[in-house]
Amino acid sequence: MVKRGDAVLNKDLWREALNLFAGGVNSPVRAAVKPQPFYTDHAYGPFLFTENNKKIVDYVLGYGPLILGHSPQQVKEKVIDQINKGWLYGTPSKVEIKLAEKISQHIRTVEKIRFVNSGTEATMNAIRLARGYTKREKIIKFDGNYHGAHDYALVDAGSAATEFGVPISDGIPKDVLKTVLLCNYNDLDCVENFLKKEDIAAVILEPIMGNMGVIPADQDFLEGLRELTKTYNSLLIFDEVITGFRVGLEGAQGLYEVYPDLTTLGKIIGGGFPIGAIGGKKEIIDNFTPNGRVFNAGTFNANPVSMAAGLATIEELEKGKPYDIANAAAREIVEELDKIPIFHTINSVKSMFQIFFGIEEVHNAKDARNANKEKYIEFQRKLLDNDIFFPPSQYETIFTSAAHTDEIVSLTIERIKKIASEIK
Ligand SMILES: Cc1ncc(COP(=O)(O)O)c(C=O)c1O
Ligand SMILES: N[C@H](C=O)CCC(=O)O
Repeated sequence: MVKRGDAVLNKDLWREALNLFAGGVNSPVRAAVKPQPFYTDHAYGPFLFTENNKKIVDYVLGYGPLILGHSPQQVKEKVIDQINKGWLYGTPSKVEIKLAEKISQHIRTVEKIRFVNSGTEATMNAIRLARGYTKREKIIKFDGNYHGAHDYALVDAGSAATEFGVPISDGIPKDVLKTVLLCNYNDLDCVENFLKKEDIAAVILEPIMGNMGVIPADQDFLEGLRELTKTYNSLLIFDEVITGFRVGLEGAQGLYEVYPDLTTLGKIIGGGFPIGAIGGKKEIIDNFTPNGRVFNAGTFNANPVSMAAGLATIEELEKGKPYDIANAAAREIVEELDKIPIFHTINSVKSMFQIFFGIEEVHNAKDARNANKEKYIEFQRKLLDNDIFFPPSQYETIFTSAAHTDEIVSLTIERIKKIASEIK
């Protein structure tokens, strides 16, 4: 890749950032890039172009939303059209209807929807809605599942919460923690025991974990959860903030053919702009204000720019080709990694994968924590030195996009092979 300019610029920015922001960043995982984060000036297709003039192939993709790659023309045009028409109305707009219709056309469990501004808001409101609807207080979540940065989700959370050693955040009232019960992923017995004993409003999970690396649920596990939650009158919430429109138009629920009561969405449905959504059965979603008594509101809810970008993104995905390219890119890289003995376990689903060193099977968060994360980081840093950006944490997902063409994949594989020979 082209290398120009000097490194001083990044260092200066980082020094200033450390004075301005806790840990120098505004979302912790960004500080996991060592020895310091690089600063992006612009991005296009599969590339990030840094402030000190490096061109880096990006497999982080904004932590998932950018399934079409950076600044795709079709999305850009729709966003510019929308900006020309204004970007915040404080009234409903047609584009929110169109995006809602599009989502519910593909995700059959989404009969009605509420748009919010992040995945965090989506899961926070989904949990509140489940509590309001069932008139119960407790929820079950799974070790290592990440549902964003609110009080009810930061209990043995994955992603940066695990990376930075705060799986349970300080500042959460003890009484809140008591309402969140924890099970291991893929462990149905634990769930049944809690459901039998407690008044559980909902079971919430990532149907494919993407925040401890990639860990797919067992088919039996999801089917069992569906059955058990029905039996005990609890709601089943699939957190598809990552998987929604990434593993296919119908999300993970379409892939497994297991259908939840509520689905949380984010990332891809905003085409790279801030978004979150809670979708589900009419009778449940209708409990949100102003119809019902579960409060949700937001100045920026359903903001027209995110709506337009999300709609344009889904319209592109409907053509099928973007999925073909993104999935083929991941498949080809995984196939090559599989041939190299140092990469012990590679979990993958469609355009998501992660590598685990020193462990033969990764089935839950405990397994992921037992992997040799130092080795992953050594590999990730060497790759970055070679202008390929994989996530800076074992507990994130490597993503591919429709911009990861054969040429980019070949280049990536070539560099991986070179680096693999340097890792003991
Ligand atoms: C599965 C899942 N749920 C929720 C969230 C929270 O989304 P956001 O970062 O948009 O608040 C994330 C990612 O951050 C996620 O991966
Ligand atoms: N794993 C997180 C979401 O998926 C990564 C995004 C972040 O925390 O900044």
